[in-house]
Amino acid sequence: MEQIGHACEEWGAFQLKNHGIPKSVIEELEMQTKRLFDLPKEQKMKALRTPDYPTGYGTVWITPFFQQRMWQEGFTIFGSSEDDAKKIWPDDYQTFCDATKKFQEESKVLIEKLIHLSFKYLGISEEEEANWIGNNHAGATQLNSYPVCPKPENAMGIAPHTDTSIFTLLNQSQASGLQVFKDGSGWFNVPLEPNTVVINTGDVLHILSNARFKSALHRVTVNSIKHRYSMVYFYRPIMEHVVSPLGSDNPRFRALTFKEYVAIKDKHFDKSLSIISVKED
Ligand SMILES: O=C(O)CCC(=O)C(=O)O
Ligand SMILES: [Fe+2]
Repeated sequence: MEQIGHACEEWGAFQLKNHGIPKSVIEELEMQTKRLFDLPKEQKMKALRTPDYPTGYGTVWITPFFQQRMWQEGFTIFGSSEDDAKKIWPDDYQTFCDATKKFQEESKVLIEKLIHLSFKYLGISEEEEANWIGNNHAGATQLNSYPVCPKPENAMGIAPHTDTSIFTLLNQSQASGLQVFKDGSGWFNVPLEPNTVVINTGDVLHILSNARFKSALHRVTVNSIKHRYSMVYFYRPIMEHVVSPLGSDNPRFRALTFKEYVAIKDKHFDKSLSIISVKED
């Protein structure tokens, strides 16, 4: 608990071994992720994401905030992946759906343990904790592919951003590339370690902790040798849930629904947390 709390305060991110997610669950999703992105473009485009339809194949959601295209393709899942997987593999979608479902279930269990420990560290009651887990949570899964890049020094896999989640769980596959920013020190590579997941805190936990926990600023670099993949799970509250600093006499953020926060983030991106900050007298 202490180590997790300190990591969230200092970095907003940490690597976790002995995390309890079976190796087979991660390996199976890794295989399905490669199977998906190795398909011809026309086949992936059958599940193209649109502004009105937020799941499926497409570029990362932060794309509109940057002038340069990112060296990345992605696949977004809210809840079940079945509808989108059927568009791509009408007769053969089941193995993909099973892999995403198992990954979501295991990630949820692990993140709920982390919520328990981090809330305890912050002195938040178990009664309050119950409001953030189980049926009050919504999961989103993001699969990312970063093809080999001939000029990696000129490209960015995913530009710097913070996640909108409570916690994010991330697996790097084939190559490292994830970097986390530490105030006063700069960008740090997150090494590729076997049987290890990366956890980072997102904006929601930053708000709940009244800014005690960092929301890790992170980005992805690409390379000229290996095609990199990542599999990411975002643990988020349901849209109607009110987000505000928990148990603090001196809240640094105003209360708002998660839905409202998502809308602010879609419009104002990296200014979002300062927009909901309460001005000090
Ligand atoms: O590919 C990665 O390592 C990070 C992906 C990421 O930051 C995201 O999907 O939000
Ligand atoms: Fe991210």
